[in-house]
Amino acid sequence: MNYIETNITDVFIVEPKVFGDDRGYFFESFNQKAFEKHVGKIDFIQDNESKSTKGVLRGLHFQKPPYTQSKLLRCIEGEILDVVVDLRQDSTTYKQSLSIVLSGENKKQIFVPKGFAHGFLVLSETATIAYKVDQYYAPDYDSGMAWNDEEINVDWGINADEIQLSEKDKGLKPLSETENPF
Ligand SMILES: Cc1cn([C@H]2C[C@H](O)[C@@H](COP(=O)(O)OP(=O)(O)O[C@H]3O[C@@H](C)C(=O)[C@@H](O)[C@H]3O)O2)c(=O)[nH]c1=O
Repeated sequence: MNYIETNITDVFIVEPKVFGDDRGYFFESFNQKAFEKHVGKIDFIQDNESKSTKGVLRGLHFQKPPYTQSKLLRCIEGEILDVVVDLRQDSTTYKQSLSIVLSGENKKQIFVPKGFAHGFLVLSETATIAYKVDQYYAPDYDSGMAWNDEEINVDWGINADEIQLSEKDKGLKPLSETENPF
């Protein structure tokens, strides 16, 4: 497993070692010892899976303290553009975003630390994603910011009229109008 640093501190791309043979393939999708060696101590306590159709954008989400979450996310089937935004106000990369294509083919994973807004856009007909989190879901502490915040200026590579949002996500505001607990 390769743990690749990114231009945003504490955000890692994980590339599993895939063993292919004539039956198919095998890979370790998570190994706590290797993870803690490269990234740091973690206690993932909930696993999530979601499936979405092309053009669905979920995000940009975060949970507020004391229920902030780190996430280790991968795309099992299909292809997504995954985006994280650094909300840590003391970070040198505050308000910077990072985008990466995750797919069932490339099997890459992204580690999203606490203090980030996170979202993704489905690029393929359908996409199934799976992620581990280190804090339980806390709906009262659920929050987020608008995917199309002009100040953050994420290039989603798609027109707004092709994007499908949840009612909740349609109501999200730009970061400047959002309480940032980080
Ligand atoms: C996230 C979550 C949702 N739910 C429920 C609440 C709701 O009825 C239904 C759908 O919830 P949402 O609309 O919030 O799901 P979704 O928009 O997929 O939310 C997720 O988006 C991605 C981008 C993230 O980063 C995640 O942390 C999470 O915020 O599932 C849980 O029971 N547990 C959970 O951990």
